[in-house]
This record gives sequence, structure tokens and C-alpha cells, in this order.
Amino acid sequence: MPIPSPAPSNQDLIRHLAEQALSRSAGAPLVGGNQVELLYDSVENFPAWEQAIASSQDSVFIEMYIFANDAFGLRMRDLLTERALAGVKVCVLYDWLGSWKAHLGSFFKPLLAAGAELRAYNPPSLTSGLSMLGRNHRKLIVIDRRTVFVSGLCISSSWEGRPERGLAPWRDTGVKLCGPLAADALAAFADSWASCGSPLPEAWLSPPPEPEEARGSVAARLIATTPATAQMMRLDLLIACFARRTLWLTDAYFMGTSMYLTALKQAARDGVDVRLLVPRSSDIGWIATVSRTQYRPLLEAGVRVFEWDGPMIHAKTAVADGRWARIGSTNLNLSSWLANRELDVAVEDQALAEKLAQQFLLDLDHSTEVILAGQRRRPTLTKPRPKDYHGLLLPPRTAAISGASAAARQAARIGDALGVVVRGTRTVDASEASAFLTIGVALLICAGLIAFFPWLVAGPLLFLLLLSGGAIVAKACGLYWSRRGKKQQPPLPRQPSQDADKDNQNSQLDD
Ligand SMILES: O=P(O)(O)OC[C@H](O)CO
Repeated sequence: MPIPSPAPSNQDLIRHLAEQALSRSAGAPLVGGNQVELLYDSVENFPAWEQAIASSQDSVFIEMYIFANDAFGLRMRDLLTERALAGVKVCVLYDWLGSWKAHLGSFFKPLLAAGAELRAYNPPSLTSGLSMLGRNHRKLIVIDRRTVFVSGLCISSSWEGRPERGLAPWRDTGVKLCGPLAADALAAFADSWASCGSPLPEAWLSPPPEPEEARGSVAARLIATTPATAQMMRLDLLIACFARRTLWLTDAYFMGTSMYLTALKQAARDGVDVRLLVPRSSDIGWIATVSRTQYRPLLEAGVRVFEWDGPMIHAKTAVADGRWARIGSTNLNLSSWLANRELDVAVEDQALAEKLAQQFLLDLDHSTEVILAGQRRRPTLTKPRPKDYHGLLLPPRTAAISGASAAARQAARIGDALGVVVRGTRTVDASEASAFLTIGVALLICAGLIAFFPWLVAGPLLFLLLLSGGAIVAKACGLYWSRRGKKQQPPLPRQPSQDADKDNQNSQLDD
């Protein structure tokens, strides 16, 4: 279906509605006047972080999924210790699960001894129930309340590769930003910090007056999601609807929901050049396998899928129409969209988006395209033909490529296979026999395990139910207790400013 162009008289209204939809979906306003610089890989991000921390005079606030006990982790810890000793306020919020090795060892002791404040996000507890699945997945560093780093990189040497073994560094993307958006970053950090203890004192909550040289011209939003707000999912879906020419996605752990897959497929069917770049050999192997089960329907709809040739691509970026770009921590999966605290910068700036688009094209030169092979329409891997990627328009469909591949064997979706067998959702090609056999045998093995070792399933389920039930009962008891306490206190005189909404809420809760 060709995309119609709006009449000139309607363009202002449409622009206004688009801006409204973007702001409401993201839950974040567009803020102009920023400086935003793209930083690639550990080779650009890590020295920029270290340099900024080394020159900090006022404060260093860090919110980080992984703070690893390794060479780079030690370098950062020692640098932070040195700044804390020099009187800089250092606050580090790390995720308990992501940083458990550092947390359980004596890694942070020198930093604490130097006067820094440290908090672990969501450590395991008997009352956490299923909320323990929600992690603080942000990668945020705020220096002197005015220079901000947002990225997909954590504090870990994993991103530096293993030169001694010839392993290249991980591919990843971050930004350094200065300007009015620093206030939003500070607020995002303060919110996470307060979720784990007492809030930051008021004096630290606003940036100092901005020097003239910190102002720029980039309009951007800082999208700081918390569990269940789904703002980034809403925005990702909206961008898939808004893209008119190109939508180029890079993702480390792609496991799109059917809603998102449908959005990508619809965009591709509308003639949008949709490309997805994911790792071939992921550090979390099973996620790459699940990603592959989603290729086939995407490919059939015209989405182009590429696998990174290097050890790992960990970036989480999107660029649409060479005008809109997002960089940050959100992976295209349910864990990021619904369960975690995530942080992304969505930029509405042609120059910056074009730079990110150019980088995407360079990345494709180090990737292999997965295509459907001819009549058999079986996903196979093929090296990209570089010329294909340097225009914005979709090249014509490539001819059949023969030969089996690892990706091909794993490309039938489990859900799809069940749909085919149980509901007859689509016709099946003979080339899919081996994939169907693998899925069927795996399910039969699971059935056998459950039949002969039921505790394998019942044990973890029982544990989760006990945790969740216990947490909910504890919460209910707490509520009853506080209600009893309130009833025993004499009522306070009413303030005229108390609004009706609040009264309604209270009476509903009391019921
Ligand atoms: O969860 P991510 O996207 O920060 O990735 C972290 C990886 O698990 C590092 O091994």
C-alpha cells in the first residue's frame, strides 16, 4: 500500500498530532537546546566516562546494571574512590543481579570507606515476589549534575573484548549530552535512588546554572521507564507506525512481542525499508536462538534481517527516516519493555539521526543478511552486497540462495509450529520438516521429564507461588495494620485544598 502524502494545509495539524502522540507515548516532553554526541564502543565511551569522572568537582551519580569485578570495573572503582576522597559526592546505584559478584565480594569496600554512597537495586528478599524479575537495567552516568552519559554499555571489561585471544570488542552505542536534558537525567537518577532508600537531598536535585558553551541545538527526550509503565514499548510501536521510508533497528536480545512483530511487518508491507541487526553469536546463546525463531514471518513480510559477524553486538538503537533516533538500554523484549527500569534518549535531529544511520550502514558491512531462499523460502545466511545498503530505497528481492545454515535450522517458531499443527494457520513447506521434528522432540522430552520428575516443574512453580502469595499477604497485613492505626488516631481538620479526586481514591482504598 503506497503511503499517501498529506495535503499542505493539513501538515501543521498532523505535525502537532504527531508531537502529541510521541510525547504521550514516551511520557517525556521534547526538550530543545541540547548538545548530543554519539559515542561508539568501549574505545570511545570508556575513556569519555573516565575523563569526565576524573575532572568532576561537584558530584558523580551512577545508575548501572552491571558493575563488574574485573579490570575496567576496578579502574572505575579506583577513580570513583579517588574523587570521593577529594570531596566529590559519589552515589552509585547498581543492580543487585547484574552486579552480584561485586556486591557479594569486598569489591565496593574501598569506595564505601572513601565516603561514597552505594545502593543495590532490588536485592532478593522474601517479600519481593515476582517483582524480583524487574531489574535496574539503566546505564547512566551524571557528572557535576550537567554532563550526562546514556548508553547500552555497562561497567565491565566484556565490552573491551579479549585482544590476547583475538576477540574484538563488543559493538555498542552511547551518547554524551549536555544542556537542559541534564535536569531530566538528574530527576531519573533521583527517582531510582529514592526507590532504594532515602531520597537525594533537595540541594542535589537541580543542575547548576548552565554555561553558554553547554547549549546546543538538538531536541531530544529522556525516556526513563519504570516497571510496567511500558512507555518505551508504546514509543517503539508508534515509531514503527510513523516511519515512512526507513526503520533501522539494532538490538542485542531481540524477542519482539507479536504486537511489535506485526508493527514491523505492517511497516515493511507499506514499503518502509525495515532492517533488523542482531547478534549471531550472543553472550546469552538461548536468546539468539529465540530471536531466530522470529525471522521467518519478518522475512516473509519484507523485513530485512542481518546477523553481526563479530563476537557480540550489544547496541540498542533505532533510526527512522534519517530524522528520529533512539539510543539507550532498552532491548526489544518484554523484560525491557515491561519489567525493568530503563533509560533511553530519543533524538529528533536530522544531523544526528543521519550519523546513526551511516553507522548502521557501516555495521551492515560487518554483518550477514538472512534471506528466504527461493521457492523453498527457507531462511539462509548470505553475505551482504555492500551496494544494497547505501540507498534509502529497498533493493529488489534477491534471488534464491541455496544451502543449509544454522539460522535456517532454527528459523521455525515454536509458537508458529504449534499454530500450524493445532490451528492450521499456514501451509508448511517440506524444508521445515527438520525444524518441526526438533521442536516436537524437544516438547516430548519436556513432557517425559514432567511425567517422571514432576518436581522439576512443581518445585520452581511452588517457590514462585509461595514468594508471590507470601508477598501479597504481607502487603495486605501491612495495609490492615496501617488502617487500624489510622482509625485509632483522631481525624485531622480538613484542608480546603484537598481535592475531590484524593477523597475518592481514599474512600475506594478504604472500602
Ligand atoms: O542486559 P544487557 O542488555 O545490559 O546485557 C548485559 C549482558 O547480559 C552482559 O553479559
